[in-house]
Amino acid sequence: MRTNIHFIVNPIAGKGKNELSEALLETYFPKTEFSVSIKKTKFVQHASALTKTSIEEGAQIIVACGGDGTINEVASCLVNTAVILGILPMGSGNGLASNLKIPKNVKKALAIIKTQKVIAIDTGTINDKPFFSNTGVGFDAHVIADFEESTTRQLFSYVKSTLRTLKNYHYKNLVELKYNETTELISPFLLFISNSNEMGYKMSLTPRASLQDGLLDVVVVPKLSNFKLFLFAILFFFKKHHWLKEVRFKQVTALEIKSLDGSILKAQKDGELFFPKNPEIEILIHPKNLNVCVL
Ligand SMILES: Nc1ncnc2c1ncn2[C@@H]1O[C@H](COP(=O)(O)OP(=O)(O)OP(=O)(O)O)[C@@H](O)[C@H]1O
Repeated sequence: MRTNIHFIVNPIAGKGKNELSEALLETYFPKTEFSVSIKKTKFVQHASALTKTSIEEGAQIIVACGGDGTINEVASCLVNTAVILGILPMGSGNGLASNLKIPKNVKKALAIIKTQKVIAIDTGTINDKPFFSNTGVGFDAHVIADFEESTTRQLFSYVKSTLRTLKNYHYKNLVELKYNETTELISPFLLFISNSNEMGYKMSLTPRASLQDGLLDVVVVPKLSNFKLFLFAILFFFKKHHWLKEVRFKQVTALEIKSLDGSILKAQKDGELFFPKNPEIEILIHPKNLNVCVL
């Protein structure tokens, strides 16, 4: 029987104008062995709808062609199923692809899918909504909120959003954190929860995170003075932010975050803005419930 592979292409991810030609795919997936289908997304959440249809059509491998946002939409439909996720990195940051060592070169990434070597990876949820790379309710969420106003989706836009957010950031949310039988109160600058060891562009707040250890890596940074903030930014760039004593790392299977003034916290998941429906947030890890094609 032929292997049924569906490619879901986000044309606006990364530099935009992403295309995938049938002719190129046929050189990797000959019609005698593979049945191949290409679908293009037309709007936000379309990748999710297309994936659901592909599952009904009997796809065995569904390839997310885009960045972490596209992977999120596709993979959210594949957790706890036998359908395998493939990745063609076409995004800006491509954090998850980079952690999985899937190259940006389309031909090399297609060759990986062709080998059909599969591993099971952990996935996370924030109030029952899946994430695969990372989520957060601090500074990162505010950067993403600013970034979503940008007209381009490249590194420069992230840098501009980060600088603008740094200038205007207010520490207004006092939150209660519960993890590993500990409870603490904090007004966080950063509350970043990661499944992956990379955020994109080779940057990482959690270099020790693993996609297969059954744990989420949490970075907690409290309110910082402007000088410490500057220091944090420089150290982060050189992956030395752990040198600051204010930067704390935790490994958890579950984390509860409660906004004490009852407000809804601004969050990001896999680089997309997300508003939890209530002031309590529950973040969980789900060990090895997603199959992914890897090198
Ligand atoms: N045709 C479209 N028009 C507008 N938005 C789209 C379209 N197709 C998909 N999207 C949305 O584009 C967003 C960005 O996608 P994605 O995250 O894959 O790219 P990226 O942000 O450039 O990469 P990365 O997350 O790796 O930095 C997603 O929220 C997705 O829903």
